[in-house]
Amino acid sequence: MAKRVLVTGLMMLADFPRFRGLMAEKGIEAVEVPVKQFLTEPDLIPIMGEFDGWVAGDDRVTPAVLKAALPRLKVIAKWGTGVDSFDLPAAKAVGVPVYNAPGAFQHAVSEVALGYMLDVSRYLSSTDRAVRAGRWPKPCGGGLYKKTVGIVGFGAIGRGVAERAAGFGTTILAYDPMQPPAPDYVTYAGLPELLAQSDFVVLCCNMTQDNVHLINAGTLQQMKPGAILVNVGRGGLVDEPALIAALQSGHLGGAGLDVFEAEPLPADSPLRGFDNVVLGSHNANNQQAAIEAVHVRTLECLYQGLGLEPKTHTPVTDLVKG
Ligand SMILES: NC(=O)c1ccc[n+]([C@@H]2O[C@H](COP(=O)([O-])OP(=O)(O)OC[C@H]3O[C@@H](n4cnc5c(N)ncnc54)[C@H](O)[C@@H]3O)[C@@H](O)[C@H]2O)c1
Ligand SMILES: O=C(O)[C@H](O)COP(=O)(O)O
Repeated sequence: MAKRVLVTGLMMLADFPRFRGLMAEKGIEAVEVPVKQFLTEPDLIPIMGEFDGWVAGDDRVTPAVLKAALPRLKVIAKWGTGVDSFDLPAAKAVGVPVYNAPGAFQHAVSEVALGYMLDVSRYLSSTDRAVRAGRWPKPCGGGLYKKTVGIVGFGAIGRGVAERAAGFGTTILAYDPMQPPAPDYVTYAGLPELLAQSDFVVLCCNMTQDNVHLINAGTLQQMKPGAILVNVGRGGLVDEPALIAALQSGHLGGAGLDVFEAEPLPADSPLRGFDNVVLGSHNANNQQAAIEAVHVRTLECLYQGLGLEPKTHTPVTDLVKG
């Protein structure tokens, strides 16, 4: 009997006929669902029992969804890096391995982080808007040279930001409880010290239960007056009302945000109203080479989880303690 695989990962759905064809060559029937930002229990529970595998996006993988998927589901291949919307201990407990693509967006996302730093600190987008509107402004920006960059989360993306920022003549601080190996030009610091000294604070960490609203009214107050906040990690790292207040008061010099607490960013979000905020659409990962590599990796993980290829990748559920 052909194996059936549910595909909800948005990037794979965007090119679905191609992936349906590739999976068919492996004897897999790939099934798409109507495109939605992410799926929740009411979408998933009624259908989950019919699949051997799942190429998932940022869907809410809860114990109830996993229960509905058993006994048939053998593997979840998350398209991408972040698995914060998955209950990994629950998946491990029921024996469904979850694979992801760790570090796959190092270059793609760190390029965009530097883009936000340059844009906000040199008024590129706001000048573009002004010139299009018939004005000819001459804002004087701080730029990057001789500035201090504080990187919060020194994993793959954090390291990519450091490598690039170093080329702009910056001093680089990093905060990461795991303290991964770092180049000589990076100095680890505590979070308060990093916030107090940095002209740019760049959030590159994964989202966990412990770092929800890591950047809040209190930690924003610890940032240097005029500093710029960049978030390419996850929206939930930042308390948005507190960020909005810090922008309104002028305490922050600006922000570059690829990710938000609610995505797509609500039409009435006050963040849309600041000239010194550059907004993205959770698209920092969307760079051709990275996307193609993640397509390949995701299919490899899917095939390995279905027993169609020898195992070479380690499921992220294997890293869950207990
Ligand atoms: N904007 C995008 O398009 C995009 C694309 C890819 C990944 N991401 C997000 O970026 C995250 C990081 O990706 P990565 O490949 O660098 O992952 P990674 O696992 O290599 O690095 C994450 C690092 O963050 C650290 N960390 C966790 N909690 C922290 C905290 N409270 N303070 C400081 N550091 C903390 C971890 O110890 C780890 O070293 C992903 O988990 C994902 O959520 C966003
Ligand atoms: O975590 C990731 O890999 C990136 O944020 C983009 O992918 P996602 O939005 O599918 O998680």
